[in-house]
Amino acid sequence: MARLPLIAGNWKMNLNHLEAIALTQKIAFSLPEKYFAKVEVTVLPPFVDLRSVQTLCDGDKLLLKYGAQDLSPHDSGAYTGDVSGAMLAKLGCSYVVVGHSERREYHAEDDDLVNRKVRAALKHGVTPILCVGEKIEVREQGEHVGHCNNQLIAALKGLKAEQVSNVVVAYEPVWAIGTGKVATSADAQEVCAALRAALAEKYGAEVADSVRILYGGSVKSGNISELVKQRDIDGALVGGASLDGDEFSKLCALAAGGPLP
Ligand SMILES: O=C(CO)COP(=O)(O)O
Repeated sequence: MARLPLIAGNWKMNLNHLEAIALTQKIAFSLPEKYFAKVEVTVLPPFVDLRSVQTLCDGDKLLLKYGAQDLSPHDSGAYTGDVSGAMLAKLGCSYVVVGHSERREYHAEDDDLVNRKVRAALKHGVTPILCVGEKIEVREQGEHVGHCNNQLIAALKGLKAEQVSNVVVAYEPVWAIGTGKVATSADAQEVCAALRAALAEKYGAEVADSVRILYGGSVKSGNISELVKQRDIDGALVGGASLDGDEFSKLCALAAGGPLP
């Protein structure tokens, strides 16, 4: 099955709402419409920027999508500081990142919470981009494949096969995030293929074939082409390089097979 590549720009805790408007405009107008037939592009700004980005995307009927970096596992109520899947859905968010290693590390998110967040996203019709990935010591012990597969299966616990089809998976080795140390495309392919095999074993080949698996970790315009050439890599979750409009547009155009805008 042909899977449409997805390039997702995770802005992390960068850019206020005015800067968000400027960057969104830059990306949308750098990438002519024809590219969007070959690659899906989403920005993932901080919560406070989302309303501005939504207004811009709706008003100008942009093909660019947008989403959030986290959500609450709850629907509503006394959860100070949290944002629900229903709120994100109402704002037209297509995607939400779940289980990013920075949230696992700095907010002590465990597999159970990640699973509840995946379910909350699906319940409200927002596609979760579920992140898995190993720390350097796990890779050095040669246990990266098993580690990532375990994170994947735990995060999907209790879901039906048809729900799993609506999940995007992102393999982000922790040692490659923000370090400039990109995994080789063969290393990335190894884990992405193993994740797809784990999905096939548990949910069947059809579901496994339909799920998009992204790579994330120091992706830029210089390495995207090699990564998306890999059989099981269907795009990228991009951090640093998504904050530069020219660089991100170039990266998206290359993922679409070019030419550069
Ligand atoms: O964490 C990432 C995306 O979610 C990757 O970040 P960098 O692209 O900055 O390495």
